[in-house]
Amino acid sequence: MSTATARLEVRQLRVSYPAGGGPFHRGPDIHAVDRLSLTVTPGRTLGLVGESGCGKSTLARTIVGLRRPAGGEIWYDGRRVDHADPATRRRLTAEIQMVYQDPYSSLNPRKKVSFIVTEGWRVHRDRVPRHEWADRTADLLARVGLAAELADRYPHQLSGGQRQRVGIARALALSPRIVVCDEPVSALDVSVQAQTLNLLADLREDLGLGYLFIAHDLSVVRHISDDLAVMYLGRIVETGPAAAVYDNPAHPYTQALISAAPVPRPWAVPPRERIVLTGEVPSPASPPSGCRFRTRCRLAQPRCAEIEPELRTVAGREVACHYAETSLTGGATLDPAVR
Ligand SMILES: Nc1ncnc2c1ncn2[C@@H]1O[C@H](COP(=O)(O)OP(=O)(O)OP(=O)(O)O)[C@@H](O)[C@H]1O
Repeated sequence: MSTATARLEVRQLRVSYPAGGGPFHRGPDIHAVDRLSLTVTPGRTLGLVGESGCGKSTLARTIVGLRRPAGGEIWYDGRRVDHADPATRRRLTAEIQMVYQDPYSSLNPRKKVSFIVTEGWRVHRDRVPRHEWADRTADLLARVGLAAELADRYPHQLSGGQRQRVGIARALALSPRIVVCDEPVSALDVSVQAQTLNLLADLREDLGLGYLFIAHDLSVVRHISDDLAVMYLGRIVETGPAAAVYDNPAHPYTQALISAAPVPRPWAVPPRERIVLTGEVPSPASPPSGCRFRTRCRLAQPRCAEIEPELRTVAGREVACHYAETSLTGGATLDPAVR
């Protein structure tokens, strides 16, 4: 398989949950992910950010095959994954692994580390011969910076950082090309977050992995990402090279997220205007008409309620906003009354 083709492509993906409601009334389905497209390439990191509830975890779980999409396509290495027969799907998704947010709940508390790390080999029986498991487990643990003796421990005997390293070792066991990291450091102590991020960055370099790196904290993704995608209510509103999106955001939502992100060395950068987002994130069961962000947008115009903006190229990135050019200049060309 060539690195050039072993990429993950998500096209117009839609993932729904059945609506709530009473016995006589069923509401509309919740489209937690709605017509979303992205590409993850081996050796590169795509950072995905958005507020809680925007559909990040739903997207992650669908990509690794834990949920079935309601629409759209998932391709890996030039093969359609979501419509493949079960055996092919299993083989393809073995190369797309996930590191979970919570290293406490994602590891089976009743199993030793040696069992957890070898889970994938039990499912994909042809991958690693049984007599190699002990040595290969020690290799995997060494790769993530853990001593071989930890193979005999249970998760509760490990620190949070060690548990997340076990989760990473488990994800690496099947030699994936793509790893979906769903908020991999947000449940860890601040003191071990940087070590875990450095480990993930080293593994990407050494193994040529492609990451979809999900986080709500922009300052975390900025430094690990080559490209950034910003998600709002199930859709991507801005995506492009990390430097362009982070240093000069074009979508009013990206601007608000970045203005609210903590700055590691505030004295070293020019102060940014803080944009306070007002109002709640609308429910994906009944998203606003037109632009989904318009109910919280400082630049919203009547047109925004009528026509949903599609992603289009503006200043070297893709942005879904009718007024992206205006937004890039700080909104200075709009009537202040509507800002
Ligand atoms: N099992 C479910 N049944 C119904 N609705 C769900 C279910 N899981 C998630 N949702 C809804 O789908 C939307 C997206 O949820 P999701 O957990 O994917 O978002 P998220 O961005 O990962 O949030 P967080 O960062 O809090 O995990 C939310 O509106 C959520 O309420």
